[in-house]
Amino acid sequence: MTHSTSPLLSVDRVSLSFKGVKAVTDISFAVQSGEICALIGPNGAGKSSLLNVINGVYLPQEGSVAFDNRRFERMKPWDAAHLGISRTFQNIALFRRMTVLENVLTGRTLHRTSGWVAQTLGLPSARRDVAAQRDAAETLIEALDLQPYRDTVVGSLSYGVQKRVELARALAATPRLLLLDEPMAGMNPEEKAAMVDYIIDANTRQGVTVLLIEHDIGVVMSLSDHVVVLDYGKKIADGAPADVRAHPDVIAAYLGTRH
Ligand SMILES: Nc1ncnc2c1ncn2[C@@H]1O[C@H](COP(=O)(O)OP(=O)(O)OP(=O)(O)O)[C@@H](O)[C@H]1O
Repeated sequence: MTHSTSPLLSVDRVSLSFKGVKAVTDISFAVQSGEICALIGPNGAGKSSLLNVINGVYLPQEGSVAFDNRRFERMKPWDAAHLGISRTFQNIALFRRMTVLENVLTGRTLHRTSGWVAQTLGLPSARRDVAAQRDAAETLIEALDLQPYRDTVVGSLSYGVQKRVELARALAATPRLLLLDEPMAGMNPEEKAAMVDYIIDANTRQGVTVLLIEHDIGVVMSLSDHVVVLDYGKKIADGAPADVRAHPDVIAAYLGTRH
């Protein structure tokens, strides 16, 4: 894909610790607009912590995050959502008692143009708004092959389908940057292959820039334009997938021991 000259996301010298335990130390990297970037590393390397810094859940003790040329020393989740940063979670965070359609509709919250009073009164503008949000949700349900489960309560669905619903909800926000925390975890090979296709489709057709955490190196190599490797909270490699895979520190720290 074509890249603009300045990165969409820039993480600059970020350090985060929890009561003296260093989760990430002096991490810098950039994600270009339009790319799929993978963040990899052994368990406890600091990957999820870094995603939580990027979307404002954790405030780093040092460093900053810049998004679309705006620098944030104190990014808040609200800022991140309004800037167009959307995410999924390692442990699925859906409304288990709501249907697939209802869950995907929650991703449209920031796009609603009418309040509950207008909707309760059934004003024409509110009816148009509700119809527009529903159309957007239905389009995603179709794109992610979720029609068979549209009216099914999420808690009764298989793990793999729930992961897909979570992706649909994140995409419903029409993000510019999508943060995916282990989107393929716990999936069988067919489900993984389908998820890879859905992510590529979101990237190429919707133009969504993707930063994902993934442990399956085969998936990382086939999906990513760019790979950043963490180990014990430090960055040990950053570059094209083939270069990173051949890096001796990466082989020693991660690939060599786990795959
Ligand atoms: N909320 C927290 N409170 C205390 N320590 C934490 C917290 N979150 C993460 N840590 C610690 O920070 C370090 C990095 O954890 P993190 O979950 O970011 O790693 P990870 O690379 O995402 O691991 P995994 O692949 O197992 O999910 C670990 O030592 C972890 O125990």
